[in-house]
Amino acid sequence: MAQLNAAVALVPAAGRGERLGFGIPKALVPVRGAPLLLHAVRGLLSAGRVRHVVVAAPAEALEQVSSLLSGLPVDVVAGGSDRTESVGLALRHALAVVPGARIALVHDAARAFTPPEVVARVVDAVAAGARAVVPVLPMADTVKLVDADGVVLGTPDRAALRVVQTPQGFDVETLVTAHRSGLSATDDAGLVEALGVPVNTVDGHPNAMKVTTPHDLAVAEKVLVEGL
Ligand SMILES: Nc1ccn([C@@H]2O[C@H](COP(=O)(O)OP(=O)(O)OP(=O)(O)O)[C@@H](O)[C@H]2O)c(=O)n1
Ligand SMILES: C[C@](O)(CO)[C@H](O)COP(=O)(O)O
Repeated sequence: MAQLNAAVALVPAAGRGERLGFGIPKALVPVRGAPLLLHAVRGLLSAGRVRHVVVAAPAEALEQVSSLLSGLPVDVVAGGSDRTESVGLALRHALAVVPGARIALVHDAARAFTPPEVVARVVDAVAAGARAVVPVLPMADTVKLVDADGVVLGTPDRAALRVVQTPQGFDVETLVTAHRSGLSATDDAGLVEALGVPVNTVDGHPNAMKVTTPHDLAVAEKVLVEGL
């Protein structure tokens, strides 16, 4: 693996999975015999661009997650109260264990079936000089802006909208600065945007969908793991 393109990957996996409703952390929900987190980590490593992974796991499942990932180049730390905090904790650990890393990926455990080519596109774009890169897809639906009562305020131009996926890629300094801001955001690129740093896009993939609801899990069971 070319050192220049070797990234460290941070995997926030400490969410509760309330919307999935399994009663266990979503990262541990099995799809065809393997937990989502294992699918996600295997996918990252199979791209040939990631040298080390740091997983932020639910505090009460640290041992279970460590045992699940044993034998892989993975460290497991306790996650935080929201996604931003979980990524920050994983990032702090990564800086200590992989001090020379130049490229960091942040990848949801819930996007467990992201094709390796998406991982490669993101890492390669950062290696080529971008400070922040997100994989995106065009919007298939018309989107409405609504007020608190659900009344439509407007219709943004769909041509300028994108659905954003993970892994998101950063040069390490940019990600560290973004997380030091103390802000919270639904994705890491949002923190970088707040710094005024440009965020580039590459093509995402439908299989990089986030497993959020029981419907998503059914899609993953039926469609996404075929061929794995
Ligand atoms: N405190 C948190 C919350 C979320 N995540 C992670 O962030 C990713 C995206 O979050 P989401 O898919 O919304 O997961 P949950 O927070 O588990 O979902 P829900 O809101 O349904 O509980 C997931 O991999 C999740 O494990 C995390 O590491 N730490
Ligand atoms: C990071 C993310 O997956 C990009 O689409 C998304 O923002 C996570 O959002 P969530 O509400 O925490 O699932």
